[in-house]
This record gives sequence, C-alpha cells and structure tokens, in this order.
Amino acid sequence: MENKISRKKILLTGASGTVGFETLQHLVQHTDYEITVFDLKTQNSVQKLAPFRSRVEIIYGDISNREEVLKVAENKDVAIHLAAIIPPLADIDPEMAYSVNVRGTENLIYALEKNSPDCYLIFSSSISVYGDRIKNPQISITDILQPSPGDQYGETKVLCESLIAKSKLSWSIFRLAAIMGNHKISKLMFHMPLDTPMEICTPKDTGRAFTKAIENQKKLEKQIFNLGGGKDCVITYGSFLDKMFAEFGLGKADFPQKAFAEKNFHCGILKDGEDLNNILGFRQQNLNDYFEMVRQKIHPLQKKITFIFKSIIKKWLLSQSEPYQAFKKGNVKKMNHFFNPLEKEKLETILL
Ligand SMILES: O=c1ccn([C@@H]2O[C@H](COP(=O)(O)OP(=O)(O)O[C@H]3O[C@H](CO)[C@@H](O)[C@H](O)[C@H]3O)[C@@H](O)[C@H]2O)c(=O)[nH]1
Repeated sequence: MENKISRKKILLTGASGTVGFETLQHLVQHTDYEITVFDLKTQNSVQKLAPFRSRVEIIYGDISNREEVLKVAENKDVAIHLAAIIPPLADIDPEMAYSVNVRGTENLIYALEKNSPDCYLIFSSSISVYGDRIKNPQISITDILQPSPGDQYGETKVLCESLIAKSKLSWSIFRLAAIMGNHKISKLMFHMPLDTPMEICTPKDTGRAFTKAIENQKKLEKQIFNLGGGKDCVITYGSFLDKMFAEFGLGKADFPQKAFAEKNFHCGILKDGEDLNNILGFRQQNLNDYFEMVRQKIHPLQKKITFIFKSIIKKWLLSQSEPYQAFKKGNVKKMNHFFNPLEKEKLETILL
C-alpha cells in the first residue's frame, strides 16, 4: 500500500513555461512527490499540461489574486515559484510585470506563511539583477544589484528577492543565467551588445537544478546562488547569434553598425556558478547539446524556405531594432541609452 505520509507535497507555479515545463518533467519522475501545478489558463498551458492530468493536480488561476493563491498554498512541503512575466512583455507592460512578479510573489509568501509555514520556497530570479556587466563580466553572488536603466523586469526580481529574504519561510533563490529555450525572436535581440560574454544554461539542466534542490534543502536554505551551465556553456552573444542564424537558414547575422546596443543590457559569466553545481550536480548539457536541440526542432524544408527569404527576413528584423531606429532618427536620448559616446571621427565614418 502506498505510504501517503512520506509523499512530499510540491507546488510548482508557472509549470507550462520554458523552465517550468522541464522542471515538471523532472518532478514527475519522483513517484514519492505529490505534485500540484498552478498556472495561468491559456491555450498553451492547457495543451502542454493536459498529458499530466492523471499524475498531477492542475489548478489554473492568477498568481496576482491572493484568494486563489491561498487555496493552492495549503499543506505544501515545497513550493517552486517560477510564474512570472519575462521580457519582452515585462518591458511592454511593466504594470502587469509588477503585478504578476512582485504581487504574485508577495501573495505566495503570504499564503505559504499562513497555510504551510514549514514550506521550503525555491525562487527563480535572474542575472538581470546585476545590470550591465559588459566591462566587468565576471559575476559573483555578492555583487551589487543594479538592473540596467529601464529594466523593469530586473527591478521586479530585486523586489521579489527582498520579499523572500524577509519572509518567515525556509527559502532559496537561484539567479538564472541566459536560459535559452523556446523564447521567440523579438526586438530584444538587438538590446544585447554583440561582445557580451554570456553563459547559457539549457532549460533541461535548469529544471533539473530546481528539482534536485528539493532533496538538498539543508545545504541550500536561506542562500542565493547563481545558476548557469558552466564553462562549456560560455559564448559571446555575437557568436551565439551567428550559430543560431546558420541553424535557422538565415546565413550570417550580418546587420549594419548600430543595429545592436553597446550598453545597458545584462548577462555575463558566473564566477561562482560552480557553487550550486557542486551541491546539486545538475549540469548534463553544454552548448553543443543546445545547438543540437535547436537543429532538431527545425524542419529541413523550413530551413530551405528561410534561406530563400533570408534577406527579407533580416530586413524585417532590422526594422525591429530600437538602437538602429534611434541612431537613424538621431534620437539623442535613446542613443545615449543604447550607445557609448562616439569620437567624432568614428561617427563621421558611420554616417558616410
Ligand atoms: O500571470 C501570469 C503570467 C505567467 N504565468 C506563467 O509563468 C510561466 C512563465 O514562463 P516563461 O514565460 O516561459 O518564462 P521562463 O523563461 O520559463 O522563465 C523562467 O526563468 C526566468 C529567468 O530566466 C524567471 O524569471 C522566471 O520566473 C522563470 O519561470 C508560464 O507558465 C506562464 O503561464 C503565470 O502563471 N501567471
């Protein structure tokens, strides 16, 4: 007979997201976990979560609604809190980002403190809290938190971290590096300077880290960790884009000067990223695995068609570049935001 007493009760928010879905797939492998997921009801979430119906309790709702969160927070041993609004939507609708990310986290803390005071809360923060590190890309957990100007998403994560650290719960915070997964191409691609050194982590490894954290509470609690894929996952953004463009059949990522910002984004290399991996041993994939994953998702015919229309597609992409628009229109305020001050000769060369 199944021993119900020993089954850990896990709450996972944001289970249909890039990281959430991988986390869910790791979690369900633990037969001794009783899993509840709480997610926003969308066509995507319903479709992705449907196959888990017989194994997992699925509750759809709004994390920014305290009453709804109170109910799902009853009698839980662990809560993995991933539900969030991420960029670019977080920048388009900062109010919604605040409501979901900050109020949602506040609601969850309140609800757990009330209904599951012994619950262990594991939270996904982001490397964006460190802000622009292009001149100093080696990042440590003790570094100052300073999201780039206008980075509403990073600001919400800083606020969430402080709410969690002040809570009465047992908690851990993972600051996620560049998690490359199913994210769609957006104008954000032009916000990251091409020479940014970045450390990626695959969604699968990230989900493994969140799952493994459950059994390592004692070693992790009341601490913040940087989470990344390690030295085999480091690449400059420019090289990353070149490889991605080639995989998609887009040729080279050959955009004109000033298409990409030169500052005020985030990312870097995690100097102390080993700390979390030494405890959890979650890393199993590297950059090659990531590109292989991308390759397998692209149908050869799609790649051929993309190749034929690559110039048109790249022209359209360039039209989405805010730094380039700012430069073309001579928008000084925006240029100051995206670009370093130019020496006169350099400017003349570009304008010619
Ligand atoms: O009001 C909302 C909005 C979103 N979601 C859910 O939140 C998840 C977000 O997923 P996704 O947009 O794919 O984000 P990820 O890339 O998976 O983001 C993960 O990684 C980010 C750091 O890289 C963290 O900030 C996020 O909290 C963490 O979920 C999805 O399940 C959404 O349905 C809600 O439950 N309620």
